[in-house]
Amino acid sequence: MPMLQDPSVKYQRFAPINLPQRTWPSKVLDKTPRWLSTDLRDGNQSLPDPMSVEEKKEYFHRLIDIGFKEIEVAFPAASQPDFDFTRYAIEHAPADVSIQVLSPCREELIARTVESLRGAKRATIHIYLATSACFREVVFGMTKEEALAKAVKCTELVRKLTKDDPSQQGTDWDFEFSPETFSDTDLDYAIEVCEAVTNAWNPSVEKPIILNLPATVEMATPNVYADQIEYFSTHVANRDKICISLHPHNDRGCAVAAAELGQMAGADRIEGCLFGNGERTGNVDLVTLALNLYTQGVSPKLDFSDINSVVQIVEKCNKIPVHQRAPYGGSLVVCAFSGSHQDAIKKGFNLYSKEAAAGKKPVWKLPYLPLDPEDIGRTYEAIIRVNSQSGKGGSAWVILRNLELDLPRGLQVAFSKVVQDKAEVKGQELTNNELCDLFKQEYYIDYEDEETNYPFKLVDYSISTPEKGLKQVDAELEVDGKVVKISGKGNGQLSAFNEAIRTHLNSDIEVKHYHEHSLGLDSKSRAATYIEVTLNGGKVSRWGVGIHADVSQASFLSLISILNGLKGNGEI
Ligand SMILES: CC(=O)SCCNC(=O)CCNC(=O)[C@H](O)C(C)(C)COP(=O)(O)OP(=O)(O)OC[C@H]1O[C@@H](n2cnc3c(N)ncnc32)[C@H](O)[C@@H]1OP(=O)(O)O
Ligand SMILES: CC(C)C(=O)C(=O)O
Repeated sequence: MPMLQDPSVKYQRFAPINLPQRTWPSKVLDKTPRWLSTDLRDGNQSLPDPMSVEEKKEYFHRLIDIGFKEIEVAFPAASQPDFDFTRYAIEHAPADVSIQVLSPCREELIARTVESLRGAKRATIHIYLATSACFREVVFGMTKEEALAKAVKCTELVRKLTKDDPSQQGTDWDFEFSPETFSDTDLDYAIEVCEAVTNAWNPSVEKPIILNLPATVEMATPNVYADQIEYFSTHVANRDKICISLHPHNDRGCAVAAAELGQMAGADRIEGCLFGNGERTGNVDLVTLALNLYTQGVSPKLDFSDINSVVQIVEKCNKIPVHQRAPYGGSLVVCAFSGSHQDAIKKGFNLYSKEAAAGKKPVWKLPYLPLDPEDIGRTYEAIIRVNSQSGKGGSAWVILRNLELDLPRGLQVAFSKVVQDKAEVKGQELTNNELCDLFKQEYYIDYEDEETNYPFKLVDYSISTPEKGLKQVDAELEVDGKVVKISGKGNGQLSAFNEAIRTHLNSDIEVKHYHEHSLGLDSKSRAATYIEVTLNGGKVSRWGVGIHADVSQASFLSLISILNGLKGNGEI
């Protein structure tokens, strides 16, 4: 069947909310909401292969380590393993963590659900009942009045079995009610049901009822959800005795936006899952919400400082990979392959590190990186990766991070051509090791003083001063296995050595640029030198690199590096 030419014959636009005095658009997110993780309930119920008890335990402890204080652990009436896991959770939860469980509005299931929590220090019973016309009519065949009466009856039952039961006084009880598919429910009716449920529970300012307003199915743009939340929050009675919770699903891909705008519209609490697992397109992603807050300077009070290990546990237990582009946690989200991005990031890092080294506390303002990857335990090494879309800055970054060589701009340009050719031939990303090996090969570097078979080798040399202002270098080179003696004079050591080579090769080789810096800070530090020469009447230009504990020797080695390159290309 083709898609419809006119989809309006089948699909209706969601009716907007009439809220001309809305205030949420001018609010900002400046406080941390109460978080509820429903990974082990809504997340788990949506998995093709639900978590084993062992996996649930591992996940549960990780949620506690991250800092969740409210965790929905199961639907205990659904199965014996869910019941048993609830028992495990209440036995192992720290005193400040509330264990939440879910039950439908069915009396026999509520009784079993309450039973699963017996002896808990802190517990939240969560019941739900569909209030939207579609669900009431299609799923339950209930009128508005019948649904309201059922919600009240079940709330009264929960109350009788929990906070009103003398044998249950050892538990600090909370109660949550969800008018299911709130996002598609007539707002005044949702308020009517929630007010009746609130009266049945009888909350206080100190111990508010949790009214959860789920976008069970995301029906419209996030501003519409925000209007619904503001309308509810400003029209419901006893607002000070109510904690408004949001439970956004991601059917239209806007759950994060809906949760954020919903908080601006008055919500106090957010329910969701790590990396957005959950029914269909998932629940709202709590990692994104938390780190979005963090990058606005507000502590989320959830700790993702080792995000890679969180990804690992989520992937292992859900048996679903976290997408490579998932905000914050995806393996590619702090990587740049393209040249202009790499260049900007490299410049940003340089400036940031300079300011930090100068003792300033710089504000994080890096091109393309909204969050310092180090804050979530991601290494800088992974940020810049090189393929055929990359430019000089990317390769230079990799060489700097891995070999500590801070290449001068001209050498960056020269090496990036070599990298480009290699990347095009490979047709894939070059790994850091491949890139470093390519650099060492291209510039014939004895990086670790390894035994090498390069055609030119510096065997020995001596430097003398035959007269004031003049240097003489006498050197022994090994050229294709044979030792040759060369000698030259100049106004410096490098020009003397260059003169010796010019004479030996009968070449017009001329040093154009020279750069040096030290490698390492301790007594074993070495010098890195970079030389650009021209030859053949200035028509050919080449870069060479030399590394040695002695800076003069390092500079001679950069010339030797150039000779090896010329020889390798058959140019001498
Ligand atoms: C939006 C959400 O995520 S809600 C949570 C959903 N999670 C789950 O369903 C996971 C656990 N569920 C289960 O194990 C089972 O569905 C059980 C134990 C709850 C019920 O199983 P069964 O009795 O076999 O019912 P079944 O699953 O086929 O159908 C659901 C029944 O509950 C009713 N129901 C659905 N939601 C609710 C509710 N909130 N309150 C009361 N009854 C409800 C349906 O109308 C249907 O009733 P019917 O059989 O009279 O038509
Ligand atoms: C039980 C409720 C909160 C739910 O999971 C939903 O509406 O999606």
